[in-house]
Amino acid sequence: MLRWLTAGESHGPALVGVLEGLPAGVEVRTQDVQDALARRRLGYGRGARMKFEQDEVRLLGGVRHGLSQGGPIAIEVGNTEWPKWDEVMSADPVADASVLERARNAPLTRPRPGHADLVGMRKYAFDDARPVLERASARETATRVALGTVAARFLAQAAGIELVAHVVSIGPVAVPDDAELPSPQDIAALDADPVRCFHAATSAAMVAEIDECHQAGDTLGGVVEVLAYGVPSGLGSYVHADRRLDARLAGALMGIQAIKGVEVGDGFRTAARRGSQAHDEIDRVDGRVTRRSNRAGGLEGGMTNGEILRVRAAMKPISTVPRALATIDTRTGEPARAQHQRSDVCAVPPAAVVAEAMVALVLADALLEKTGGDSLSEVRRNLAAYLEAVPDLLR
Ligand SMILES: Cc1cc2nc3c(=O)[nH]c(=O)nc-3n(C[C@H](O)[C@H](O)[C@H](O)COP(=O)(O)O)c2cc1C
Ligand SMILES: C=C(O[C@@H]1CC(C(=O)O)=C[C@@H](OP(=O)(O)O)[C@H]1O)C(=O)O
Repeated sequence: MLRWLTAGESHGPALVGVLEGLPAGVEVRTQDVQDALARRRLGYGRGARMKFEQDEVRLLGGVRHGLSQGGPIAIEVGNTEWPKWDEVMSADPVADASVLERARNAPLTRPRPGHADLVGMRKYAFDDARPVLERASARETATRVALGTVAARFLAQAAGIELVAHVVSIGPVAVPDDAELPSPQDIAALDADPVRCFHAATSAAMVAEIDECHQAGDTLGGVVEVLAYGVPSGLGSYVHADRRLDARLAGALMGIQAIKGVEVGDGFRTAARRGSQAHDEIDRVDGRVTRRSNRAGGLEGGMTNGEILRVRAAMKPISTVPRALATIDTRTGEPARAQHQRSDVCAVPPAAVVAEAMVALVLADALLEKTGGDSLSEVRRNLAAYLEAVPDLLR
């Protein structure tokens, strides 16, 4: 079983992630994590913070000389913004109480509709939204991407599984349904695209939409898609609800800040079709079982079926709207405009990178569940033995 946890606040000194259950012998380098975090920082429409903050990565435990050791892997992602926030976010009480009078420390009492502020204050008994937004913030997804990178390294080395994440819509601008899917060879092109979109004309229209929205003082959401190539058939199970891989992927994707919908394969579009147009007919070509389409997105009965795994996640527009929305001031109960200092206009491209990390973590867990194994070589042996035992007529 693969387990993970993250800790840390958006403006604290660092975020920390721990991944437990990874076999020994997986090649992982600090640079792998650094590269993945650099990809998470890309994306047209992000706010000022992404321009000046660096992600400082340290592998604190579980990796020696570039190889996982079988123990928990701990990764620190330092917030380089921290020096500006050391008083506001000090773990210990600040000696000089007058610093709390300064502007940056002022209590946040105008909760943003759509963010966690109001309910978080109510639930945790705060009279200031600061502690709520510090932990609710998607800054935390930097640690998920760090842990997901390790999971992805494992998937590639154990089973040759490769993941690709791209943006399929921003606001009303969407990639055509019949557009070509990006493959692992296209990752550099996706990284180079301002909105991580594989369809050039749509990408340009997305950038224009972000510009227009920015000028209007507004924000945007969109839809991302994660593809997994080379996934062996038989991960997950139909035997119980919580073992269904589609349910586990949906839960993991919904756990990302601002994700409000998940689609497996053609998902909601399938609901509008007749059965004859909704499923993937089975054939036998050159002695191998094949499919005539992949509408199911590589998942049937809660299990991978050997086709490309394809899942989508819908992100709502950023809730810190520059043309601030109506709220109340929680000190007085009087009408007010929601707090706004700075924010992303659109964070759909980084959300794709985060979604990829979440899929990597779920798939790594499912692969280990199928194969067991304490070392990479044992996982490979067990996987090969399972695949070898599949009868010829089912292959
Ligand atoms: C990569 C990423 C960046 C985000 N950036 C912002 C932001 O700059 N401002 C903001 O208000 N929300 C941002 N969000 C969304 C909030 O974190 C999220 O809406 C909030 O935590 C409330 O959770 P909910 O939307 O899931 O209900 C971002 C989300 C992601 C995934
Ligand atoms: C810092 C990141 O995203 C942040 C996510 C976020 C939110 O409310 O979720 C709000 C913004 O934070 P700030 O108000 O400090 O600028 C984003 O910049 C990041 O992704 O690394």
